[in-house]
Amino acid sequence: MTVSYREEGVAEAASSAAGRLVADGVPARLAAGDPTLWGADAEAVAAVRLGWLTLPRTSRELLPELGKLAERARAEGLTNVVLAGMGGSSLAPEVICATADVPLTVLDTTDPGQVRRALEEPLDTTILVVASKSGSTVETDSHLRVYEELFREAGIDPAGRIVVVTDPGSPLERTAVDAGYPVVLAAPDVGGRYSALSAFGLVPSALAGADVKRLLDDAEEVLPLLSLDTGNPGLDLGAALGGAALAGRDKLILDDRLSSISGLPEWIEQLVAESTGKDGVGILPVVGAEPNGARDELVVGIDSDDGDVRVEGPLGAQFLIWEYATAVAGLLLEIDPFDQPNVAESKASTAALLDMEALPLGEPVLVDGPVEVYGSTSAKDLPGVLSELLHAVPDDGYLAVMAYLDRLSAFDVFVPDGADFEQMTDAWMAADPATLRALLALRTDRPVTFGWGPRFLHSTGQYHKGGPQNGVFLLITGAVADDVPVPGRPYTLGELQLAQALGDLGALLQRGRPTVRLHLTDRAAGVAYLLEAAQEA
Ligand SMILES: O=P(O)(O)OC[C@H]1O[C@H](O)[C@H](O)[C@@H](O)[C@@H]1O
Repeated sequence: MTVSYREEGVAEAASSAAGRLVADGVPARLAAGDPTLWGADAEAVAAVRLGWLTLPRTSRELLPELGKLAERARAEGLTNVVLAGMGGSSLAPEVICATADVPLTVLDTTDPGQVRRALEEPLDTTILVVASKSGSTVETDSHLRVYEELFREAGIDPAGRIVVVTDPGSPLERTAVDAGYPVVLAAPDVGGRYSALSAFGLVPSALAGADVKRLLDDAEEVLPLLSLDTGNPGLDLGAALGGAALAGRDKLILDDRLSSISGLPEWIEQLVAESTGKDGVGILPVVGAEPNGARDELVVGIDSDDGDVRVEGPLGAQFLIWEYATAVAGLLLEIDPFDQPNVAESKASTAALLDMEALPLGEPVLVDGPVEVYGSTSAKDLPGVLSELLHAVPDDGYLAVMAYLDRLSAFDVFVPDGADFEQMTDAWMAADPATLRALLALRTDRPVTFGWGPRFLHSTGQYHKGGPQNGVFLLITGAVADDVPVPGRPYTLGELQLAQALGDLGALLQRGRPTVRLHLTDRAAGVAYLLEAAQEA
């Protein structure tokens, strides 16, 4: 595992930051699990959040149990592994399984269309992992309810098909024990986004067929380095992230194009954004962006020759090093890297909205083709709305696109027979809402981020509300053709998704940030129209 600096300014900022950390005895204190490092206000939380530092060793206890679970699933032909979990409870297994090239369906959405895709997979081979540290996350609770009913309706005993991962004493543990579901208890002294090497990362990955022991071996190899003052890759990366951010380079571009690890930037995005984005400061990861030489950008190359900083190593070690670096960057930024004070705001307003008789949708200020525009704008058409938003981004700010849509819908697009891979990719990109990020990025020199709702609420959502108040926000929602009821709840997934969008919108508007919501009255046509408008903006 190596971390190296490839740019002079970053090397200087990092070595001055590392010098301060070493003078304070940080590596030794962190290795010893000292909870006083982040100050008095953070001490109580840190005291119960440093377990990730020893997971490469302590998680080994889980291996026999995981082996049995995986063996049983294989023996029963349960090869369709579905994981219901948000944020820290699904982002790591997604990377682990994609990198190991084993199939895992991740449900971290309330989009009815996307959930239906999972529900249409053959039920007779399905095993569902329900993962939630708190045991009270509304999306995960909804997925559990939907699957329980589906299994029962098919005459399948859910107890043979559902595995629960949660903290000891959570409401989900109680539900699971009552229902007879196998429960794997997670280490309670590890926060959600630091839980990659805990039961949250390992259970679904082992069931899907990934080599989780190897992951722990790779992480354990770097463990002894983490107490060192020099040659400590966690300290070197943390000093670079924090030192650069203090010097104004607080937008983090992650270049993983040459890495054999698949999708690590999305996991890093949650870890860094949710850990550092608070008290008006923070580091904003910009996933999928090309470096453009902006003065506030720091480029980290993962297994790549490019970038201001280069981080090389296997996945297990990457998880541990990035967690350590984030905790250290938090120290330098003088924030508590283990809490997420603003995530609860959107949750509370969503809950309040769901209690209302009808969702307060308001009236569109403009309708352009299949796209309704809500919010304040003086533009006359959709390209005008987008261009107004781009112009509203401050010199040190960013534009965040948040799409409460089906992440897989682009694959529904018609691809003519005989199309080659390039033609297929072009067709998918032209139907993918995520293409909007790259199109808008061409029209501004400021960073443009893209998040799928509600997934991003458990990640960059904290940064949007708690970080520097220089964001401009574009929310996208869409009409629901075939909704999914949530058994035992008065709402459908579609209603929940819309309430989540409106709840977060309210939290952003309260801060006076420029925010517009686009509603696609026809999703496929709306996406195509929007992408065209972005090219004219
Ligand atoms: O694992 P859970 O308790 O269901 O939490 C899932 C996610 O929810 C919250 O939004 C937290 O901010 C995330 O850090 C966490 O990963």
